Amino acid sequence: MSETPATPSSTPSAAGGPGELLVHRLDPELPMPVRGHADDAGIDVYSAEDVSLQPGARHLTGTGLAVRIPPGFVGLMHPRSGLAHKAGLSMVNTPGTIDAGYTGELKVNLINHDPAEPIHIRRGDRIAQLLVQRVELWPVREVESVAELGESARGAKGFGSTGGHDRLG
Ligand SMILES: O=c1ccn([C@H]2C[C@H](O)[C@@H](COP(=O)(O)OP(=O)(O)OP(=O)(O)O)O2)c(=O)[nH]1
Ligand SMILES: [Mg+2]
Repeated sequence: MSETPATPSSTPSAAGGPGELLVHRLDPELPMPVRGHADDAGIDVYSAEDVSLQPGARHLTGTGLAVRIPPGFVGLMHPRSGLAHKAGLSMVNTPGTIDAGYTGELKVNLINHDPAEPIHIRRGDRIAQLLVQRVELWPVREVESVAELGESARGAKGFGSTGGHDRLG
């Protein structure tokens, strides 16, 4: 693995492009992923495996999908709110970052946040949703002092500086 910092570049032999998501089913017995409604942000993806998650357990789950995110875009794998609400299912790293050019299998690191009940996922269940968004690939430039970052109304204040949660400690 190279430790050289990456700089944005056009990807050699880039396939697809803005306006079209190329999808390959590594597991052709699963359906093509689709949006629940035409205007939905996320494309629902299926589990390629049966998975049982005990409370607190996690599992890197295959989707049987490979995609081509074009340069200047990112795939973001989000949990589904219905499963989160009903069962406590989420993802360890949410949203998962799918880099432009990553053509391996999309995986979802599922976690059971329910404190008591196991969750049983079946192959073919829709477990997460993939969004595609534009990203800025700005070069990174170091400055020598915080002052060079410029003034702002917030400045260094954070972590609850605007209040609203005193009752919670
Ligand atoms: O939920 C996820 C997150 C990532 N990936 C794949 C696509 C992504 O492009 C690659 C690397 O992800 P990330 O950059 O988040 O992980 P890393 O730990 O930094 O790995 P790397 O050193 O390969 O960048 O793993 C998934 O399939 N699902
Ligand atoms: Mg990475």
